[in-house]
Amino acid sequence: MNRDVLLNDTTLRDGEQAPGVAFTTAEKLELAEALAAAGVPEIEIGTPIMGADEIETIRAAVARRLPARLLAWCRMKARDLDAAIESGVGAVNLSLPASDIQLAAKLGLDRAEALQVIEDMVGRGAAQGLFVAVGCEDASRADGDHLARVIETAARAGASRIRLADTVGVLDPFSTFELVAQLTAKSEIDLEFHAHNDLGLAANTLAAIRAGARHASVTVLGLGERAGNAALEEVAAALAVIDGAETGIELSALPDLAVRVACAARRQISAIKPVVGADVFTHESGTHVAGILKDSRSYQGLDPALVGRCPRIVIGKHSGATSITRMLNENGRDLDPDLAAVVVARVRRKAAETKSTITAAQLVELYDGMCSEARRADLTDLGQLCDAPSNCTVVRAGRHQ
Ligand SMILES: CC(=O)SCCNC(=O)CCNC(=O)[C@H](O)C(C)(C)COP(=O)(O)OP(=O)(O)OC[C@H]1O[C@@H](n2cnc3c(N)ncnc32)[C@H](O)[C@@H]1OP(=O)(O)O
Ligand SMILES: O=C(O)CCC(=O)C(=O)O
Repeated sequence: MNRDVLLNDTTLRDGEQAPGVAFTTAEKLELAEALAAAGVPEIEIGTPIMGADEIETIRAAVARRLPARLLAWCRMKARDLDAAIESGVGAVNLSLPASDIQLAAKLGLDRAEALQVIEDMVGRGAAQGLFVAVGCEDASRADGDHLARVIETAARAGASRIRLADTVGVLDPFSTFELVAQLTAKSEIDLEFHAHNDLGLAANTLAAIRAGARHASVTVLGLGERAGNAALEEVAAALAVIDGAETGIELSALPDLAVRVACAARRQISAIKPVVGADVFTHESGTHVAGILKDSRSYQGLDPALVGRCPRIVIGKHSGATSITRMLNENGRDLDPDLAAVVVARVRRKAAETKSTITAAQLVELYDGMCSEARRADLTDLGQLCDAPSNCTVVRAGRHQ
């Protein structure tokens, strides 16, 4: 398949670095299979230097011969590379900080020494026949000229790709575009962008792609360090809907993938999580429902069917006559349009009192109750019911006062 953008899913590496998340081998294998089945072309499968268990898990994943490239994450250290080789992967991401802050704090290296490490370690990996990507940790806070030299050095030493990481999530869409556009113009090899969501801006990933990055790191549900990463489901859907870009991802597989990852990570999926959250295709507001019943596009920018979801209409505090009449009709009740306003008012009050939506059964009960109330009070129609609190008797506002 010809893909415009290649997504590298790192749920099993950066995703697992989220606090307290620990996938079992069985879960990692199941998730790797599900990711590959969903069309994810690359999976960052783990960090071999973590030890024998991780190496065994990676070996087991490699043995599955999934239709996806498996990469191992390594620091730029010979022993990390050796562990990756032991795990059997054919591709590694060799990572070294790019910013002066991290180079000094973590490694005590200056820029020239860092370039030497890159030359040595990339050369070593390439000589082993590995596909080598270079991870520039903290690229977003690095000096631009140094980054350009890193790319040049890595490419010369045999790297096939450079990952630009916004490790602490401080870029915005404009600075992302500028950084990636400048480096794309100078780079002979592909660039990948790796976002973090500390300021809620992991969607910078789209700016990076517009600026020329052909690869992007993502994780299911955005699971990852701190506030997480760019979410696979959001990036894949946005690329399809906004850019019409081909990623090879089967969008309808994303909700199931999200549930699997949430279960294995012991995390909840927020109801408002784009694409996969329980409520993101649910409509309550009267004007919205009246619009989408005529044309679903009026309030749906993302067609739920595209991602294997169904739209849902619920009744609540913001409902209008259209949706209430419709739900009553679906339940065998014929509401006179002239009486809708008073039913709407009662529904609104009940939803406000209960701070929740109102089920079809509750709506029918409420409506039937209003009808009986009207009959008991000998009203000719519901329109004569008062618009007072539900414990107020009809008599107070009715003609039998
Ligand atoms: C931004 C990111 O998410 S990058 C991904 C990082 N991933 C992780 O840290 C998760 C897995 N990590 C681990 O299991 C462990 O930290 C290990 C196995 C990598 C290392 O464990 P330890 O040997 O106990 O070292 P520790 O974690 O205390 O410190 C990290 C070491 O890595 C070194 N290091 C960090 N990044 C790099 C790098 N890119 N290249 C080379 N060395 C590095 C540090 O300088 C430090 O070295 P030191 O032990 O000589 O001081
Ligand atoms: O260097 C890399 O491969 C990126 C590591 C990472 O996860 C990050 O910097 O956020």
